[in-house]
Amino acid sequence: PKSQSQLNLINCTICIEGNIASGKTTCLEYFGKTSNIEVLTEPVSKWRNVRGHNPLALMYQDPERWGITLQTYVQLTMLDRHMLSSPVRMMERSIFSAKYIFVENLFKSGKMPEVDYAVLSEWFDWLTTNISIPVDLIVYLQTSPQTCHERLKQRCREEEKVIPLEYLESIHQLYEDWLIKQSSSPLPAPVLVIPADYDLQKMLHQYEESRDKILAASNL
Ligand SMILES: Nc1ncnc2c1ncn2[C@@H]1O[C@H](COP(=O)(O)OP(=O)(O)O)[C@@H](O)[C@H]1O
Ligand SMILES: O=c1ccn([C@H]2C[C@H](O)[C@@H](COP(=O)(O)O)O2)c(=O)[nH]1
Repeated sequence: PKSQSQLNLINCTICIEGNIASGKTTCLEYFGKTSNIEVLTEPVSKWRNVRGHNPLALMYQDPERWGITLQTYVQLTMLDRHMLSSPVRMMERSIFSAKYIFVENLFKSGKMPEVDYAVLSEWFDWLTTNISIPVDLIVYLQTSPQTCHERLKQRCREEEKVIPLEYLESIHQLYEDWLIKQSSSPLPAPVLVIPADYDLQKMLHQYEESRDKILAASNL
């Protein structure tokens, strides 16, 4: 027979959100190793290779031209992630942050034509109106843009070498407005904030301390 805590975890989706290189994958790997949760990392490898093309690299090279191409594919692949059926899963980002953070950033910075933004928004509104995409908890790894810049350089993903600190500052501000001020876009779930500027050891300690709150998500 299942224990109460196992019963509580049925059909629960936890999304790990945060700036680029804030430590989301590292957090997911930790919970993947230390619990029975199914972990779904972001489909970045797909964004770097769709039938031999690299829309992530194209977007960083020329956002005005390729932003919509990348974000259309991100939206599809994130929807696919949300549709995978597993009782308890922790996923990296969401279809919501793709729209509320990255599409919004391209548009607000003048790097996405209004017509591209309108088409993406129509797609997003249709999908979220007609398809149930439940999220039970958002875990926000809150970092300073400077920390992410350091970690980004250390990770050294080829496509991301062109990312300046200002880009991370814009993404940071959008995350803060969405998840802390709660003033920009709708929240699909309650938010648990984990300060994430600390070294790896301290972060693992933070994750341990938050484990019960995270795993109780389906009770919220
Ligand atoms: N707490 C930490 N302190 C220092 N470096 C970290 C920490 N967490 C992750 N890193 C490193 O920073 C880089 C980005 O981390 P990652 O987990 O890939 O972030 P994300 O998935 O959010 O982009 C990786 O090289 C990772 O090893
Ligand atoms: O909607 C999105 C989501 C992500 N990206 C970019 C940002 C980064 O370069 C990668 C994802 O990296 P993480 O290290 O997992 O943050 O993809 C985007 O442009 N649009």
